[in-house]
Amino acid sequence: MGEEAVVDQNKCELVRQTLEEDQNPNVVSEEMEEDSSNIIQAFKDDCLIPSPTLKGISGPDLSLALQLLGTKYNTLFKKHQEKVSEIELLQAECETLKNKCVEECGARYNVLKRKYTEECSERKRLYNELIELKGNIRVFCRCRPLSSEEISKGHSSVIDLDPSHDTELQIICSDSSKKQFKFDHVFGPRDGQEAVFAETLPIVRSVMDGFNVCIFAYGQTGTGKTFTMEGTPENRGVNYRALEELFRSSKGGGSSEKHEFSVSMLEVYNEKIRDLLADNSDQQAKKLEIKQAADGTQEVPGLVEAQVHSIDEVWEMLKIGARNRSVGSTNANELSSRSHCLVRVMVKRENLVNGQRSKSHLWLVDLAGSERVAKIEVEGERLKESQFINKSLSALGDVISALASKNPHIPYRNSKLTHLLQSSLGGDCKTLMFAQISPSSADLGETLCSLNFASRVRGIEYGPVRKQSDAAESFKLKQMAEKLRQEEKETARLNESLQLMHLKYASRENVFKALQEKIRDAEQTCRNYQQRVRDLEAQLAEEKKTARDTSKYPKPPLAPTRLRPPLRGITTNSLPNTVPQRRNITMIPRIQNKENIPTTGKASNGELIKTVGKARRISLAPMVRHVGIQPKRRASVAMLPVNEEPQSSVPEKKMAHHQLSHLRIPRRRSVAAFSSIPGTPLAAAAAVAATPDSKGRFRDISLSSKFPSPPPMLALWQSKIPTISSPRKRLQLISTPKANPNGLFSDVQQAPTSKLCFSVQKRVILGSPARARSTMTSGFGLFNQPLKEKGSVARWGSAQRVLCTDRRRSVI
Ligand SMILES: Nc1ncnc2c1ncn2[C@@H]1O[C@H](COP(=O)(O)OP(=O)(O)OP(=O)(O)O)[C@@H](O)[C@H]1O
Repeated sequence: MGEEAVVDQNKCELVRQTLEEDQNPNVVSEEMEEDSSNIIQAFKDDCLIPSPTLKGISGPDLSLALQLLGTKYNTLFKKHQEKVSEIELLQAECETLKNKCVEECGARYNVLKRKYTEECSERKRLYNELIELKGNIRVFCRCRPLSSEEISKGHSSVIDLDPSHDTELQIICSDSSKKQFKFDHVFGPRDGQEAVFAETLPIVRSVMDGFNVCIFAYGQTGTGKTFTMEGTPENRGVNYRALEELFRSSKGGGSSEKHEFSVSMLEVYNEKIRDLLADNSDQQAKKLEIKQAADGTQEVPGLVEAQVHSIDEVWEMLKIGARNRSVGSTNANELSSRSHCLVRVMVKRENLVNGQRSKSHLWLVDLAGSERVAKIEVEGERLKESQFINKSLSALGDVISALASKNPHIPYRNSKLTHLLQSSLGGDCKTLMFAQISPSSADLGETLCSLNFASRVRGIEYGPVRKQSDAAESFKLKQMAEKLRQEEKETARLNESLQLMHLKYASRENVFKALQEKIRDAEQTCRNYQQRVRDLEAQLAEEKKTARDTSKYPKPPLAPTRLRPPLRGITTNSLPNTVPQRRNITMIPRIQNKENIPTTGKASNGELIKTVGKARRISLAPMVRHVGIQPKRRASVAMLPVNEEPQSSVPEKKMAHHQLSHLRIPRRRSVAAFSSIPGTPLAAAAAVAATPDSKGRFRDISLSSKFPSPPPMLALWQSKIPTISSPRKRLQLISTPKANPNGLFSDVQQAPTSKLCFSVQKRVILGSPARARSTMTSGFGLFNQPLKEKGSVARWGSAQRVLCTDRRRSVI
C-alpha cells in the first residue's frame, strides 16, 4: 500500500509538471486527485481543475486522463486566444469611436465657443447701447437711515419714498409741501450695499469693455458717502465690490484675454494732491502735479500705481489708503473726511486672439462734505479746509453746469478735482453719481441743495461714448500714420521728379541722336568737300602746269571790256588744247550768239537761212523772281558754240581760274538747277518728269506743254539739246558729268550745236557783286602773277563757300 501511494504520488507530480510546462499552474489543485469519472465529467464542463481523486488514477486511466487534460488545455487556450483577439478588436473599436467622438465633439466645441464669443460681444454691445440709452451720466440717490442721535434729538424723516417707484423721491418740506425729485434710482434707508452695487454693476462692467468710468459720491457730511464707497468690513462698499467684479470678469474671458490691474489712491486736500499709497515720509518731498498725456488723458507723474492680482491685495491697498486719508472732526461728523479721496483702477486688456488692446480706468471718488461753512461752525485750519472743499465742489458744479448747457468751454482746470476727473467727466466716459442725503429734518436745507445739484447733473446729456484704446498704441499708430503720409508724399514727389527726369532724358536722347546724325552728315559733307578740294587742287596744279608749259606764247593785249567776247565756258583738264585754233577766231559767232540778233547762214544745200541769234543768256528771272528763296542770286547762262570754245581771246590756261566761279555746265543743268527751286513751274515740270507713269516710264518734259509760250531762247536751246529719255539719266548727267573715252565730256557737252556756260554770281556769299563782276569781266590778275594768285586764292575761297551753300549743292 505504501509503494502504491508513492507511485501515485509520482504520477501526480508528473501531471503537475506537465501542466506547469504548459504555463498553466492553476490547473494543479487538490481536485486532481479525484477519480477518472470525475475527471471526464469535469472536462465536459470546460474546467481544467482536476478532481482530487486524480492522484488515485493509475495505469491506462492516467494516460487517458492526461490526454484529455492536454486536449482540453489546448481547446481552452485557443478559446483564450480568440477572446484576447476579440478584446483587442473591441479595444480598437473603442479607440476609433473615442477618436470619432473627440473629433465631432471638438468641432462642435469650437463652434459653440465661437458662438459664445460672438454672443458675448453682442451682449456687450447691446448692454452698452442700453447704458447709453439710459444715459452716460447716471444719478442715484441714496438716503441713509436716521441715526440714533437724530432720533434721540427728535428729528423726523423728511423723505417720502414709494417702493413701487424706485426712481422718485419726495421731500417733505417744512411747510408740509412735498418736493419731488427724479433720479435713475433711489435707494432708501433699508437698501443695503448689495442692492446698491447691483445697480452699479452695469457701469462697472463697462470698464472691462474699454470705457472710462467715474463713480463719485456727493453729499453733505455724515450722509454716508464713505459708507457707500468704501463701506465697512462687514458691508463692503462700491470700491471693493467693483474691483471684485473686475477680477471676476477678467477670469470669465478665458485664456483668450489677458488683463492687468493697477490701483492708485490719492486725495486732494487743500488743493494739493497727496499719494495715499506712498510712504508718509515721501509725502513732503513729493509734489504731485497733473500733466496731460499724449493721448489727452490726465496723468499724475510719480503717483504710485500698485499692481494687484487678487481682490485681497486690493483690499489691503484700500485699507492703507484709508489710513492715510486726512480726517478731522466737525460738528456734523466726528470722523469727517476733509478731503476728496480718489481711487483709480487702471485696466489694461489684451485680446490674445486678435491682438486688440484697450486701456481704461475707473475712478472711484469719495468727495468731501458739501455742507456750507456756516453750518458746521468751524474756524482756523478746519475753516480753511472747508473753504478749499467748497471751492473744489463749486468748480465741480461749474463743470457740470457747463456740460449741462453744452458750453464749448468746460472749466476743468479751476480745481485739482475737476482737472483730475477731466477725462472722466464729459462725452467719452460714463459717470455715476451717488447723491447722498440725510433723512433728518434738521438737514433739510442741505438735502435740498444736494438734490438740486444732483438733478442738474442728471440733466446733462453726454455725447456718444468712445471706447478707449491703449494710449501708447494709439500714439504709435498715429505716428505711423503720419510717417506713412509723409512717405507717401515723398514717394509721389520722387515719382514725379523721376518722370520728369525720364522725359528730360528722352528729349535729350533725341537731341543727342539728332546731333549725332548731324555730326555724321557734317562729317560726310566734310569728307566730300575734302575730296572735292583735293580734286580741285589737283586740277589747279594741272592748270598751273599747263600754264607754265604754254607761257612761251605771247600774251594778247586785253581787249576793252565791251569788245571782249562773253565769258566762255570753263575749260577743264580734259579739254583738248585749243591754242592752235586761235587764228580761226572770228566775231561772227559771237555776234550770232548775241541774243535776238538775226543772222544769215547757208544751209548745206546752199539755201540761205535766217536765224535769230542764240540766246546767250536765258533769263528765267521772271519765273524765279516770284520765289523768295534766293532773291539775291542771278543766274546767267551763256551759250557758246562748240567750235567757238577754243577761240577765246584769253588763253585757255588762263581760264583755269574761271573754272572755279564759272562752271561749264550743260544747259540742262541750269534747268535742273531751276528745277530745284521749289514752287517754280520748272520744279513742277521736273517733278512730273522724275515721276514714273503708271507703266513705270518716265515722262519727257515738255515745257511747251506747261508753258503756252515758252521763251524763244529756251525753246531754241531745247531743240539743240539731245533728248534724254530718262529724267533720272538727265539728273545723273547733271550731277556727275562723265568723260568719254577720248577724254571729252559726255554726249550732252558734246552736242554739236552749242555749249552752255552757266554762271552763278553769288553776290551775297562771295561778297560785293561789283568786285566779283569786275574780277570776272576784266580778267583780273590774268597777267599779273601775284594778283592772279591772290585772286585765285580769293576765288578758291569763294568757290569753297559757294560749294558750301545749299544752293550750290542743288546746282551741282
Ligand atoms: N446706508 C447706511 N446704512 C447704515 N449706516 C449708514 C449708512 N450710511 C451712512 N451710515 C452711517 O453714517 C455714518 C456716517 O457715514 P459716513 O462717514 O460714510 O458719512 P460721510 O458722508 O462719508 O461723511 P464725511 O463726508 O464727513 O466723510 C457712519 O457711521 C455710517 O456707518
